[in-house]
Amino acid sequence: MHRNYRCTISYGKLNIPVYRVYAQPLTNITPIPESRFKGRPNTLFALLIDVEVFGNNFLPAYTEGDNRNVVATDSMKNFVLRQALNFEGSTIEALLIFLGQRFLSTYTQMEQIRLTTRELPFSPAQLPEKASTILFRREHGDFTTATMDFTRDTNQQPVITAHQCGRLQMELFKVTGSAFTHFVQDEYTTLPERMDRPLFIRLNVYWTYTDVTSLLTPDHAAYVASEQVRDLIQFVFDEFVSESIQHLVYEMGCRLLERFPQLATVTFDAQNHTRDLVVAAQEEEQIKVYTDPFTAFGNIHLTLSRTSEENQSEEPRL
Ligand SMILES: O=c1[nH]c(=O)c2[nH]c(=O)[nH]c2[nH]1
Repeated sequence: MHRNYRCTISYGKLNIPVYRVYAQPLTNITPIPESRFKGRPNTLFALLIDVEVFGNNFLPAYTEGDNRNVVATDSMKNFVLRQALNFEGSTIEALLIFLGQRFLSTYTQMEQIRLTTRELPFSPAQLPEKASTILFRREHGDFTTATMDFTRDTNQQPVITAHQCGRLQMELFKVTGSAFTHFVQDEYTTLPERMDRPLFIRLNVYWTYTDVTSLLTPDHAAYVASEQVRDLIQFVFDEFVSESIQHLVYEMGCRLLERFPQLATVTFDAQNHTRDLVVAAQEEEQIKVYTDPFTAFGNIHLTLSRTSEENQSEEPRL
């Protein structure tokens, strides 16, 4: 039987847990007024890594059951874990660049590789007199992420072809100072107009750099720490009285691009988790009780990109 289908393939390993201790501290970042963040010691550098490889060298494994070119995903996992010992950088993006480069120079079978990482956040345990330098508490709040794509240039050198950094799963509840009014009213409208609502959002924010070499240099002056992005977003949410989530994320996006000229784009995915009002105290109006809303969430998406013709960097050599 002649099977004439087009195949698009990739394979890899998901969620490789890496707990590297005593990585290089993150220092020398440029402080911003909206954040106290100045760096982190990286004593416990914990993350999950996804590896996805692309290339037609792996096609015979699918079409003919021929595994001669297949790098076992188990070996990929071992590669990541062993190489993590040799990592000398201090950011998750630097770790991806280090691993991407090593994967492509080790395995000629791999034409392209995509690496994604999600931080497993830990914070120093607070002791009465100081923060511990050896004991860390697992946190389950928002965290840093990054994705990078690598291929080889015509000289067979690894290059970055795409990147995206981010802060995921921020959950922010503002008790006053958010409105949603003057929306379309028709026979389907049951939502009351609210001049002041308790706005609870779940927010993922992503960004890209105009010149990805900002992520390659050991000097972190142009590096945007995800903690700074988180703090700037919180700063804007705290002070800005929004007319909607659309209005809010646009303001956040503009402030991020203004604060960080090295960024090319910022993208938001914001879910609306505003609670429903049950009862308000009669004597003191600001005292209220809310409960969970109907279990379907509004989703607001925004990507802001610079419009000026700034040089978009071409695939930099590693
Ligand atoms: O900020 C909001 N934007 C909307 O588009 C919307 N729709 C809705 O029901 N509530 C809200 N809130």
